[in-house]
Amino acid sequence: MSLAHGTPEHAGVQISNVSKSFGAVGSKTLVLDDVSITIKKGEFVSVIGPSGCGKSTLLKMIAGLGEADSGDVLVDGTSIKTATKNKMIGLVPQSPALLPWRTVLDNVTLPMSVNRKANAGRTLRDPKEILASFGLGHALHKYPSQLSGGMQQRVAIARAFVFDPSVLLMDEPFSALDEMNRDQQRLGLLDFWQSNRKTVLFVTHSVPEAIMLSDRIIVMQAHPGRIAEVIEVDLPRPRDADVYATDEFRDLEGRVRSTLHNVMEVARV
Ligand SMILES: Nc1ncnc2c1ncn2[C@@H]1O[C@H](COP(=O)(O)OP(=O)(O)OP(=O)(O)O)[C@@H](O)[C@H]1O
Repeated sequence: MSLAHGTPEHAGVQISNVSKSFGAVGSKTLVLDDVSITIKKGEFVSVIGPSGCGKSTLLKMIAGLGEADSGDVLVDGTSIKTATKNKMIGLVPQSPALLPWRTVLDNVTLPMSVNRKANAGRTLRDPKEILASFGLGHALHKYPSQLSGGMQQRVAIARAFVFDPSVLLMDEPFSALDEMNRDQQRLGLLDFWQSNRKTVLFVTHSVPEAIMLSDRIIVMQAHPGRIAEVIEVDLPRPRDADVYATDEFRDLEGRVRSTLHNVMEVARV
């Protein structure tokens, strides 16, 4: 029996045969070539691949910030247009983009107050509660300049959660942080995600980060951007820092790195 869109059967993100080119007619560059992937509801999927393989382009398309030339993207069975209108998609960019003259709490409540009419009747999360679960309960009335880079990025993640989106898109949210801080932030995100199982698509350049966080890792290749391999991360959950030292983690790391190596080799030929 075929079920209508919007049923649990279609929950998550469905990317079907998406292609995208940039450039003027006659000198177009194919950036995404027939990309298809389904991310199940509550699944954490990372995308990794060489620079320019189209990771951000794919993410932006799901966020409604760019249109595919062909193919379909659906969120919980609805079009991206409807999904963005209904705030079903949360986006965490590379830089936190906080307003410096607003406190932490005001930065997080801003999206709720900007369009009260459109938000009427929508389930919103308690910003103070979310900030507290990201370890920022003591910083509600501080200004962004009084916070470390890692704390600022946590505010940006908390902000994405206030609308309780069904899908969270993260574009290298920890890339500007040093490795120790980065690890701390990723473990914090993992903790939060483990008790709030959202559908997540997470772009990263870090192999350990992708393994630690994900249920599956999509390895992409460039020119044009395609899915080279999808690697299942069958490490048990909940996960913590001890996972890094396990043989299973190291085996997966070897597998992802060798796939990336092959992808780079193909690009050089
Ligand atoms: N708006 C645009 N106009 C023209 N070309 C674009 C545009 N956006 C992206 N591109 C090109 O598309 C290709 C893929 O870019 P994209 O940012 O998606 O790659 P990426 O995999 O996220 O790269 P990185 O890892 O370096 O962030 C690149 O060659 C880029 O120059």
